[in-house]
Parts: sequence; structure tokens; C-alpha cells
Amino acid sequence: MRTAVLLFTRDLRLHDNPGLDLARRSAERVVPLFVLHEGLRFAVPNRTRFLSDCLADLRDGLRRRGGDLVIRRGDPVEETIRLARDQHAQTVVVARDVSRYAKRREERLAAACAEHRISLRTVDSVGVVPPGAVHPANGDHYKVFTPYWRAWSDTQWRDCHTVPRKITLPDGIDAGSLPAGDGAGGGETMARRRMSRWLAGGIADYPNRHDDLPGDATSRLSADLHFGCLSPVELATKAGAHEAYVRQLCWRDFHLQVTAAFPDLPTRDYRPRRQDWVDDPDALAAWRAGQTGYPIIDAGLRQLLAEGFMHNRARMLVASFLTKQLNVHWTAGANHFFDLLVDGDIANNAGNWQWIAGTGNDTRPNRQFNPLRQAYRFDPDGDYVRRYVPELASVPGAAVHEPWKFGGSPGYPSPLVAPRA
Ligand SMILES: Cc1cc2nc3c(=O)[nH]c(=O)nc-3n(C[C@H](O)[C@H](O)[C@H](O)COP(=O)(O)OP(=O)(O)OC[C@H]3O[C@@H](n4cnc5c(N)ncnc54)[C@H](O)[C@@H]3O)c2cc1C
Repeated sequence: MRTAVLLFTRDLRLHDNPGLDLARRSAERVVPLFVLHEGLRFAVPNRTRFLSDCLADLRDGLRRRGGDLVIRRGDPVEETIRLARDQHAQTVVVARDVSRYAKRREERLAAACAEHRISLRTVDSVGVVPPGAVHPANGDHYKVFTPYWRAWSDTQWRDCHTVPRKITLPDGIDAGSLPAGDGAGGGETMARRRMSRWLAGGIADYPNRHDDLPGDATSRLSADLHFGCLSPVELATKAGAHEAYVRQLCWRDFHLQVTAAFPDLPTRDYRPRRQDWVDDPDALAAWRAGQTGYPIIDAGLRQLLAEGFMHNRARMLVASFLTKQLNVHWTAGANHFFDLLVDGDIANNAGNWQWIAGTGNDTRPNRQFNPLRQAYRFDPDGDYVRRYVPELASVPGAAVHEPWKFGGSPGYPSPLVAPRA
């Protein structure tokens, strides 16, 4: 009987999983494996808690189908090869990914598999359209979103794979212990519930409400997509005619294909256009703590501290404030986001930070968001600010956006830089 080891990475689902489908087609016995690579920069508490839930849920789903999720700790390549050799596996399956870490893992896996005469098979599962599948005539990736969106919209998406009814694991494998979880809401089961609710409700209002800061009317599926608890192909297919929403999934693919072509995106300017960066540790510390004296900025940053999430509009405002008003380098802000976001994602985080900072794929690199105008527009009654900035909770209405106009509020700082109308 043939055996395949399926190395799960961030495709933690049974529905529409190309790796699982390929492993089952290439062998009668499948060893689903996840390797906890502890000490990685990626492994911050907010994400490891969510990941623990994802793994527990995946194990449950695999067990219900006769299989299991084998957990190992250590280097993913060494552990995969060790298990493949112990089980006399002929095949290892893994999903391709775009970060430098993932590419290096795949290269090392390919070398180790070749050394041990194991066949390595790779699949695409990270985006709707695989990175590199569409590219302009004169280059390997799209540098600007709109032409990418046109090309992306013209592609035929693959069909979704069905969920396997049965998975056969070789006998006698030690499944290993799950990391401790504490109910952070991760995992395919919860993700699919969130997706169903979203498709049946909120998505219809997305074009009108996606920027409604207090309304919190976006899908909140970013962490599910990041960990692959949801298939982006399935979500995009089901979202169908809701173009405004599908376009956001295309933005996700856009940053994936930029990162695939420029894996230094999280550390190096994509377009080194700016020399005016300022080293200001005090301003950076105030920004991180949500103590800038600009209520709309502080509300966003405090949402991040409290929830490990921030509304997209607030992400844009706080990033613009740091990089265009304080002139602090975008990597400082991106690192802070990456430390806290449950959906923290190399491609999306770096791609968006560079877009805002004017060093990335923006066609208008000098764009600045005026925090006051944006506050009145997207939080017209001040509810978002009052929710996250308790020092201002008793200030009624939109007056909350300019506390300096009524002499300030006890315990709330004055603005770090002079307000502009
Ligand atoms: C400075 C900054 C940093 C960001 N960092 C991240 C990050 O680390 N991880 C992350 O997933 N998103 C990031 N985003 C993009 C976006 O803010 C989040 O994806 C979104 O807020 C998640 O909420 P949602 O799932 O309710 O989004 P929805 O509005 O419901 O959008 C649906 C999905 O589309 C994708 N999407 C939406 N907006 C964008 C965008 N601008 N770029 C790429 N994909 C998008 C996401 O996968 C999202 O889940 C960042 C944006 C900015 C401005």
C-alpha cells in the first residue's frame, strides 16, 4: 500500500483542500502532519492561541473520518522527513507559499526528499488565483492593482474539491499532543459558520458599510483566510456577484503575487522613494500605546491592543499618521501590527504598510489621510472613539474627535502634532 505524508502549513481545513485531495489520490494511506516550529517570529501569543484552536478542530475533523492529525515539534523539514521515512512513505505533499520562510522550507524539503528518494508534490491553495498564474507581458508580477484586477477577473477559477469521507492512517503512529488552546475562536468549524452568516447577511451591505467604523460591518474572515480555515476559492466563488467584496479578495491575491516576486517586502522598500524618515522613539511609543492625542488614531490602536484586530479604515489612518505625519519608518508600525494582529500576514501586512507609506504599489505615493476629516466622515457620531477610548466616553457626539476644542479630558493626552483642519 502506498503512503503519503501531507504537511499542513496554513491550509488548516478539510473543505476544498488541494493538498488533501492530491495526497488521497496518490496513496491509500495518508499521514496528515502539522509541525509546530516554536520560536518563529510569526509565533506571537494572539496567533498561537488561534492556531491551537485550528489544530484541535482539524484533528477532530480528521478523526471523524478515520484519520488523525499528527503533531510534531521542531524543524518542519526534519520532522516531515523523519515521519515519511518511518512510515516508508513514497510521497510528501505540501502547499506552495510566498514568504521567504515558506520558499526556503519548500527548497529544503525538495532537497531532503530527493536525497531520500521520496517524491515531493506541491499544490496551490493560498490564493484564489495562484501567485504568478497571471502576469503582465513584460514582467513576472503586477505592480499596480487595477490591471491585476482586470486580468484576475478574467481567469477561470478552479472547481472546489470535495471533503473526503474517509482517511486511512497507517497503524501505530503516535499522534502527538496538541498545543494548549483557550477558545480563541479559530478552526474550520467556526470559520465556516462565520462564512455562512456573512454570505447570508452582511455581504449585501458591504459596498455601503465597509467603511463604517462603529458599525463593524466587514466579514471578519481575515484570520480564517490567513490560516486557511477557509478556502479563498470557495469564498470567492460563493461571494459571486458581490463584486465589492470579491475585489478585496483580489487585493489579498495582489499582495501575495507581489511578495512571491519580491520576498523582501516585509523588510525593504519596494520602491525606495523616501529619505525623510525620523527616528523618534517617544512618538513611536505614544503611537503604539494609543496615546497620540488624536482620538480616532488612538481608538484604532487601542482596538488592536484589546482585540488583536483593527478595522481596515482605522488601519489605514493609523498607518498614514505614523508614516506621513510622524515620518516614522513603516517597518516600525508593521512590526507592531505583526506582534498583535490575529490575522497578521506577511504579504498583506507589508503590502498595505508600504502602500500607505508611499514605498509600495500605490500610484499616488504622496497620498495622506487627514485624521480629522476621516474621523468626521467614517465615525460621524464618535461611537467608535467612545468604544475604545474610555477617557472620552462621556463626551457626546462628534465633539469627541477634537477634545482640544473644549479644553481636553482628564487623563487624555494633548495632540502629539498640531491638528490640521
Ligand atoms: C496598514 C495595514 C495593515 C494590514 N495588515 C493586514 C494583515 O496583516 N493581514 C490581513 O489579513 N489584512 C491586513 N490588512 C488588510 C485589511 O485591513 C484586513 O484584511 C481587513 O481589515 C480584515 O477584516 P475583514 O476580514 O473584516 O475584511 P473584509 O473587508 O471583510 O475583507 C474580506 C477579506 O479581503 C481581504 N482584504 C480586505 N482588505 C484588504 C486589503 N487592503 N489588502 C489585502 N487584503 C484585503 C482580507 O483577506 C479580508 O478578510 C492591512 C491593512 C492595512 C491598511
